[in-house]
Amino acid sequence: MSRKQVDHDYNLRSMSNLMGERWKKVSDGGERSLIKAPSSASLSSQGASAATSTAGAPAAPTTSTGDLERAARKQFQQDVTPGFVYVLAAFSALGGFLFGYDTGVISGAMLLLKKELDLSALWQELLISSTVAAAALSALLGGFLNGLFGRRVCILLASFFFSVGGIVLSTAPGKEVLLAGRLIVGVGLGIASMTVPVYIAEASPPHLRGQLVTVNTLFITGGQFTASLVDGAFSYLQRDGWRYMLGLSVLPAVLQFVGFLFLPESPRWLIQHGLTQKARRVLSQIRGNQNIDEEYDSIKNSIDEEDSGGDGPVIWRMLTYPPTRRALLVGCGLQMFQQLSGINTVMYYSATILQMSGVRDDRLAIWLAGLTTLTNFLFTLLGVWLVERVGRRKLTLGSIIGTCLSLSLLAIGFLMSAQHSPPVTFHPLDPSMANSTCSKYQLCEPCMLDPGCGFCYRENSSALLASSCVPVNKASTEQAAWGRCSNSSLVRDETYWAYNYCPTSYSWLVLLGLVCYLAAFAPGMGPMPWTINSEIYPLWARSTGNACAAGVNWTFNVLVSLTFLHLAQYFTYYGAFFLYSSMALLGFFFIYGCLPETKARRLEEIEALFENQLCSCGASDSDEGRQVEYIRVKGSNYHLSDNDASDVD
Ligand SMILES: O[C@H]1[C@H](O)[C@@H](O)[C@H](O)[C@@H](O)[C@H]1O
Repeated sequence: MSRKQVDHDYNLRSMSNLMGERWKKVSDGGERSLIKAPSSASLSSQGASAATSTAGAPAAPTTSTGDLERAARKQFQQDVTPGFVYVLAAFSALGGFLFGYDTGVISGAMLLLKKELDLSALWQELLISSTVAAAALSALLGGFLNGLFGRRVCILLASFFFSVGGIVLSTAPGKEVLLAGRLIVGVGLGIASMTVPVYIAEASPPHLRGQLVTVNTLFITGGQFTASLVDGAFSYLQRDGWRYMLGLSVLPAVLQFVGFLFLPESPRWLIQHGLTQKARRVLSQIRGNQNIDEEYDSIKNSIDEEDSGGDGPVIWRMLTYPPTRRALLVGCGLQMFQQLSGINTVMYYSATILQMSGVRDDRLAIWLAGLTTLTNFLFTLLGVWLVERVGRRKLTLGSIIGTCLSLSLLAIGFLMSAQHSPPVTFHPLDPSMANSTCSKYQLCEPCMLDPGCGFCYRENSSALLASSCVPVNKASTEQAAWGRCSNSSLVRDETYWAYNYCPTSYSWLVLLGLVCYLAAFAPGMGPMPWTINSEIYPLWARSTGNACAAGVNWTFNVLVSLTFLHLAQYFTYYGAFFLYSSMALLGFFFIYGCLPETKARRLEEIEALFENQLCSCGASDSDEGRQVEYIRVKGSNYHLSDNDASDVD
């Protein structure tokens, strides 16, 4: 045993004598922990009962001397986190980065692609949504692959798909190959999105788990931000700029692939598959000088219990066993409400929203759209900071209330703009004499909502002159089919073409709504569905549970983003945003009633939180201040024998 370990034992031993604490040994499970409540205040009232319900065994009563307790906790936390866990989390989260990059980069690439390859609207839609649809299917398949081959192989597989997809995209001779590349990337996305959070959660120590899994979403939003910068930079390269945009994803993909050749498999998966020696080696690698026996035993015990749990496909067993059925409902519900809150509509249409606020230059709008992704990224960082401080439940609840209110603000902004919509004052004659519906509109609002029309106007010191509603050019929505706002027109000075938006003086309200929305959504509703899903299922159901939840996320992602324009057409923009806001309100009630707090619990304990009837979690709020810490008694490692009880006094 090393000198450091001996000192560490000695310190804890003398502290325990001083504090009058008792070591606890659970004889059958071999658990060697000191279970105690975190603060002296909570100790007197809650400590004993908290420890009882969390560990499933009665805890020793503890008296506390604050300083010693703090010192013990500090030492415990320093010891508990070897740098290797961070390296492992960072390499895994590259999967999140690619998720964000590949979904984000396409909007900028599309601006160039549609001109260079002369893409029809159908092909544009195909190239955008094929990836998300492929991700939805492969996320579901990923559950099966995860159980069979392990998390590490699945992450390797995902980075392989990302690399091949990136190469195919950047070298594509035409739109058909582009579609194939987007499908390949989608397969990688689905597998990565369900595997990475599980892998990080299984490798992290409980007190850091929330933070490290949330880092994955930070990488997603970081990927989206990087994509918008790359889009901005390469938009100056009119020929082949899209090849660089789409191809650059190969770099992080290859980095992740090479990194994962050297990173270990999740110890939980190894134990589940009987590879116990290997699992012990990995556990000792990721726990540094901690005693891994306790963790090993508790994983092993929960697997043994689960093995006697029945036959049939995992999804069937999940649905017929009430705690996992409830966990699955909560996990999928969270992912559904994340997407129904309209995040991807806001991300996708931020350029339009910016145009409404008066930004007319396309390139400037692309750069400013980067500000949206930056805001999303920065506020996700706030989430990483908050998750272990306020807990998952409070963070998600606070976030969804803010999301609901700011969606209403956005909707009010759109409503005000619609109510003060500029009138059509000029009716030019269609040179082809075709009977277009555009000439019937008297206001900009209905004209803008008709996908076949756009608003052409002149602006003179903030007053609108000679405004007309004319058909859009079928080949490019950036100009009118004919007249002053068409490409062939010579008079474009101070004459503007607004497609999909109306000039308005209420744009500040919309912008304010947008910023508030991202500030509220990004710390909680963005990352928490992923984080919570990675921890609420028992090991036997974890891959399948995460696969279903990720599948639900991608399915609602494609549903919401594909229906937005139709929704706006039938219900107007403000109608669409009021609808998202009411979805967020529904989500609030769902989360309030059904989501228990999982902070600081060990993965093996979380199943017990779903034993009560679904949607009775609001009642367990009183548990939230409680925190149970496990202090390892000795810094021994896997090379000690399994039944080495000598390290417990
Ligand atoms: O958690 C992420 C994140 O919030 C992203 O910004 C969003 O684009 C994804 O759809 C979502 O799953």
